[in-house]
Amino acid sequence: MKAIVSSLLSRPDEIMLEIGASGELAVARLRAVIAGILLLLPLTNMLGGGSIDENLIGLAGAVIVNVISQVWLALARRRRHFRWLPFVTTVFDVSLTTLVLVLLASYHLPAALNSLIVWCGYLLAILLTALRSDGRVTLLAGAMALAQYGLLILAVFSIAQSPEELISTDYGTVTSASQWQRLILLAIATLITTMVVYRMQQLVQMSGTDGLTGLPNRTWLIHRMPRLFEAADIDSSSLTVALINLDHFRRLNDEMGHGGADRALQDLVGLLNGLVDSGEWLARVRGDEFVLILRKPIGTAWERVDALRRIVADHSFEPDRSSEPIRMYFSAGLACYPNDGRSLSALLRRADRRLQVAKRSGRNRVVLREE
Ligand SMILES: Nc1nc2c(ncn2[C@@H]2O[C@H](COP(=O)(O)OP(=O)(O)OP(=O)(O)O)[C@@H](O)[C@H]2O)c(=O)[nH]1
Repeated sequence: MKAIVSSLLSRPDEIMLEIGASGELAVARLRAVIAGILLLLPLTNMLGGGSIDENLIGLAGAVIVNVISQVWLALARRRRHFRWLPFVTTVFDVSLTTLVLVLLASYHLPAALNSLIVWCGYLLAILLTALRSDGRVTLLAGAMALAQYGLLILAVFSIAQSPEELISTDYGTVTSASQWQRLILLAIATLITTMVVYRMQQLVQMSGTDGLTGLPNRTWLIHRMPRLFEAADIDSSSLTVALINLDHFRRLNDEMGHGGADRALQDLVGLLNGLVDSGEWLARVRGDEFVLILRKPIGTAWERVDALRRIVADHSFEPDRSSEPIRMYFSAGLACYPNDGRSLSALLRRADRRLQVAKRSGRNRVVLREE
C-alpha cells in the first residue's frame, strides 16, 4: 500500500510523462470538440423559446470556453511539453463544472445541486486524468472536485431561506442524503481512476524492462531517445551511443549451460549497473547486446567505455559456488549524435559497423571509427 501511494505521489518517469503528454493532447482534442458542441446549446435554447438575454449569456460563456480550450490544445500540441499543463487543465475542467453549477444556482437553487448532467462534468474531469498517466493529477482532480462541490453544497444550503426553496418541479428535492451520495461517488471515481493510473504505470514499466537483468529494454530506449536528443539539441551538447556485445558468449552458454550463462549475464549487469553514472543510461537490447548512452562527445565517451571494458575484463564472475570463476569480455562500437546520425536507428547502424571492426580486430576493444 505504501509503495502504491509513494508511486502515485511521485513524479512519473520520463516514459510515463511522454505517454501522459500524448494523453493530454487527446484530452485537449476532446475538450475542444465538447466546447464546440456547447456553442450549439444557446441555439437550441433559442429555438425552444429561451429569452435573448439568457442566450447571449450562454453564447458568451460558450465562446470563452472555446477560446480557452483552443489555447490548451495549442499548448498540448507543442513539441516541447509543459509539465504543468495537465495540472492547470485539470483545475480548469473541474472549476468550469463548478462555475456552471454556480450559474445554475443563481438562476434556480435546486438546479445547482440536482442537475445530473452538469455534475457529471466532475466525473469526466476525474476520469480523463487517467489519460495523463500521472497519479498526482488524478488526486488533484478528485480533491478539487470534492472541495469545490462540498463548498457549493454548504453555500446552497446556507443561502436557502426555507426547505421549500430546495424543492423543484424540474429538478426534484435537494436532500442532504443525495448530496452525500454525490460526494461519495466523486471519491470512488477518484479512487478507481487512481488505481487505473497505477496499473498503467506498472504495465508501462514492465513493458520497458528486461525480465532477466531488470535493465531498460529496447522499447524503453526507443521512447527515451527522442527526449535525450532534444535535450542535447537545446544545450548544443553531444550524446554518444555505445553498442556493447559480449565476446564469445555462445561459448559460455556451451560450457556452463543456459542457466549458468544467464547468471553470468546478471552478474555482469550488476557490475556495470554499479559503475553507471548520472548522465549515462544502460539498456539491454538483445541477448548479449547492450546499449550505453553517454552524455559526452565521442572521444571522452571512448575513454569511459574503454575504462568500463578494462574493469569488466579484470573482474572474475562466479555464476555459482561449485563452478570456477570465469572472465567475460566485451567489444563495443561507438556513434555520436548528431555527427554520426540524428536517429537511434542511424546511430545503432553506425555503432554496429564499428562493433564489427572491433570483433574482426580481435575483440575485447572499443572502436570509434571504421578504419
Ligand atoms: N544464457 C543466455 N544466452 C543467451 C541469451 N540471449 C542470447 N543468448 C546467447 O548468446 C549467444 C550470442 O552469440 P553471438 O553474439 O552470435 O556470438 P558470440 O558467441 O557472442 O560471439 P561474438 O559476438 O562474435 O564474440 C547465442 O549463443 C545466444 O543463444 C540469454 O538471455 N541467456
